[in-house]
Amino acid sequence: MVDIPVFTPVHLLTGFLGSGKTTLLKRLLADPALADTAVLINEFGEIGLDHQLVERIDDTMVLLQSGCVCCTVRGELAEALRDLHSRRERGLVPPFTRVVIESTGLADPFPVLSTLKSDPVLRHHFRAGSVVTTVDAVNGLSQLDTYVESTRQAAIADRLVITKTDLCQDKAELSFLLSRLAELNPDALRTIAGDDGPDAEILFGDDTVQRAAKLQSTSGFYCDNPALKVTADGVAHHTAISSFIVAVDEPIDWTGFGVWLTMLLNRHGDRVLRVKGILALAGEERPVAVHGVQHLVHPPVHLAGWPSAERSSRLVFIVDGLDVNLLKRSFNAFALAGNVEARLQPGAASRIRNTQSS
Ligand SMILES: Nc1nc2c(ncn2[C@@H]2O[C@H](COP(=O)(O)OP(=O)(O)OP(=O)(O)O)[C@@H](O)[C@H]2O)c(=O)[nH]1
Repeated sequence: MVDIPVFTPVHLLTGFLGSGKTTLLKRLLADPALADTAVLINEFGEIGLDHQLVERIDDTMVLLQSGCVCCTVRGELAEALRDLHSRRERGLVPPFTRVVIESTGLADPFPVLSTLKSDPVLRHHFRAGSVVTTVDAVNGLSQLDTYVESTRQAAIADRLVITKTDLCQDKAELSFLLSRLAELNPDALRTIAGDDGPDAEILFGDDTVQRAAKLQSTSGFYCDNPALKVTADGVAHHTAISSFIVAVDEPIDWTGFGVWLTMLLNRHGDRVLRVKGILALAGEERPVAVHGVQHLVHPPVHLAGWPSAERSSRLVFIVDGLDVNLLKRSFNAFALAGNVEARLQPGAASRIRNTQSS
């Protein structure tokens, strides 16, 4: 029999684009300690890949698809939580005892947390849990220097999880990143992501366990940075960030594609904040997920199956000030070589940019 808390904690998993939120979430959800967890994933709807990678699709897994959780989907977030609560009351979903929201990599955590407090229904049933922020050891320093979203995500964290340390050649840079995070948010627990950690209980568990961890750590947990909270309801997206989708109907040649993506990120990685997508490859039944983060191309992953009836390749690009036409020309050069035709559409992040003043 599960004891449902009077106020169900809502934990926020945030972190800049491609910093490893979904990877961490997938690992944590495999831990029996998090069995009673409802999960809300906010991502750019046109691709809808993260929930596939987490590999848990059930009634307590909800996708928020129409934009970014901190601005355009705040209403959708509140509604999803109210709906989960009501279905739990009626016994229509498993009796979850905590909620984890995975935000988009551009989300400002403050508005998400304030939604819980300001909504007249939610505030009687939910409370803010911990904010866990992933920070990429390879790209984290430059992201903190360049993007206010990244700084805000790190500054509000109760726990900072440093990812991709296995890829970080420069140990001096890693220790510089750790000191930078300690300056920015001295109260947060800082841990390294890996196969063995951090522990699910430490990140999203019972508060008493978290307090015990706080005592053991050299630093505390609860970030309270008033300078950052002043703008709690403002959404501070970097103005030049936009996104678009590349869609290709014909199967893609992997070798040509790999060369193109590697060359693109080598040359323009500073401005390609994230590329993520699902590819239909020539000669492959199963789709392949591809991930790039700035100059870094991650190894492709075969997925178990297609997320929907649509079998075309779709890639979302989130770019900072990169001319879309440049990318289009470059992709078309590749597409011609591979005898495929690419279509470009504006993506969700352009909508984020347009709503920042609303
Ligand atoms: N080597 C290595 N790769 C990692 C690690 N964490 C994540 N990755 C890879 O980084 C890429 C992006 O990871 P995701 O978990 O999708 O990142 P995300 O933060 O959810 O991305 P967005 O939702 O697009 O912002 C994937 O290819 C992961 O396999 C890590 O600790 N080490």
